[in-house]
Amino acid sequence: MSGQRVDVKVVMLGKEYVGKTSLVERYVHDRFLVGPYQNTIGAAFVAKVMSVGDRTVTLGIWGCQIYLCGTKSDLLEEDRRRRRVDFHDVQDYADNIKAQLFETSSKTGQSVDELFQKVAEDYVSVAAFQVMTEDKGVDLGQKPNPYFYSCCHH
Ligand SMILES: Nc1nc2c(ncn2[C@@H]2O[C@H](COP(=O)(O)OP(=O)(O)OP(=O)(O)O)[C@@H](O)[C@H]2O)c(=O)[nH]1
Repeated sequence: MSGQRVDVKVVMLGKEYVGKTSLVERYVHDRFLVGPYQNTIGAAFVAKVMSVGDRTVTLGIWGCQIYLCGTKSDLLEEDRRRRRVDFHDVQDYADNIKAQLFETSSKTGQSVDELFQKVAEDYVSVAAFQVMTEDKGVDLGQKPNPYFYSCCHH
């Protein structure tokens, strides 16, 4: 694989306002945008049209490593009671779905590099990225994919 150009698609999934855009901004531009919150319209992922029985299904496609990411961890430094999701519950859930768990702050940069570094490392360590093909078919019973939650109350 060395020397070969590699393209990886990462899909940011999560409820609105949890901080997906900010996480990308922090990682890509090393900045935290202040100002009024603006909802991101649309999503970036690849869609595939396939057949299930006599139905045509359009399926969003992403690689299937799961990274569970709690956001806004800086708010916990101010007040531990702002934690909305119990860490042990999240850890159990992560273990259950075989996801890797990170708690990040786009404000301070905490664990942001580590998250994306791990994504890249995992990719490199896997011989071939799992890409769905028509030949292979798709397991529609698969677990959900990369997931973001906000660990804090506002
Ligand atoms: N304190 C704190 N606030 C954050 C952090 N990350 C994001 N925010 C704030 O949370 C709000 C939502 O952040 P966005 O990054 O726009 O959230 P999003 O998940 O992309 O939202 P949608 O576009 O609706 O999907 C903004 O007001 C951010 O300033 C963080 O790490 N710490």
